[in-house]
Amino acid sequence: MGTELVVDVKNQIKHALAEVKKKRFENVFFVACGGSSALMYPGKYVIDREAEKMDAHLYSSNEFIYRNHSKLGENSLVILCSHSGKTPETVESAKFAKSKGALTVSLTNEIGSPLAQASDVVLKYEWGQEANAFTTNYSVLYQLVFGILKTVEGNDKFGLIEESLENLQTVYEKAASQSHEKAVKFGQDYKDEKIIYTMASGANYGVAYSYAICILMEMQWIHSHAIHAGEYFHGPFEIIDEETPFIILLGLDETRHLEERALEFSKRYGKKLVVLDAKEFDFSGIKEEVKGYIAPLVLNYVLRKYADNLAETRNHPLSKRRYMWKVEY
Ligand SMILES: O=P(O)(O)OC[C@H]1O[C@](O)(CO)[C@@H](O)[C@@H]1O
Repeated sequence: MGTELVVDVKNQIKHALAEVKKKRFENVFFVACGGSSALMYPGKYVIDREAEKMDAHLYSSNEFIYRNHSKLGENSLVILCSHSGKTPETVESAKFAKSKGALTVSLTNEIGSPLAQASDVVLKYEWGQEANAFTTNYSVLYQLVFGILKTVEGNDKFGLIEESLENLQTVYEKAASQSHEKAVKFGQDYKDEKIIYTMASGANYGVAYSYAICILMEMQWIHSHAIHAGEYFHGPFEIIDEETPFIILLGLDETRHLEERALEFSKRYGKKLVVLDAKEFDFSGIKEEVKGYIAPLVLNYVLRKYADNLAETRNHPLSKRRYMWKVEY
């Protein structure tokens, strides 16, 4: 890698896995809110596909506490994420999980934050344009998840994912430059839309989810809803027409057929379709066995460029809020 790595991810993961090795885990809970929650979706997908014994569960932080899952206990590993490390319900979730005897491992950008203090193990990730993909949130989460699979069950894909993640920055840069014109056009063509839906399935669903709730609703105040491609034919497809915009993601995982089927139907009745297909990107350096898991990361990276352009043409910065962090909630 060309860039110097600020965060020593490999050492952090080594330390986390040493803690994991001390106990016998039967289940993994992914717990977070908003964008940090969306990040966890592909992590659960990986465990669902790869684990022979461990179960994976994913909850929004407050629900995690109030639902009080009957399987949460001494044999649980709870992975939390909060970018700021301050989201109160996520901090409370860490304390709650600990009180149940679970091991808590938190991902955050803020090492001294309340979440970091409340957790058994803390993994700091890098953020922003300058950060190398290997040190960012998705990469750290995947190294942790594949590391847990290796440590607990002897799964052999840890080396493959690590090597692939080391090559991810180049994949990102090529995909972003290849998509540059499309991203600019998206900003121009969709700047006046009042609603934009997003759709995906499998490992990619979390990307559609965060785009709907964080990028479009939170950061652009555009109505949106994330539709699971498998659910499309069970209600949402009634809404498609020539005027209604849909962002449709196609990944490389086992559920791609669902996304393709939804796209085919949408093409028959819709006109405003923004399609991002991971097959069109150059995945050189990514191991064949993990391409399906890496696709959402690349789609997410490219979609962020689409968001930058939309924010610019709408003259509505992605940082603009009216309620979040401003009023009580
Ligand atoms: O717990 P975190 O990751 O700091 O999240 C705080 C906020 O950031 C977002 O993920 C994106 O702004 C929101 O959805 C969330 O409320």
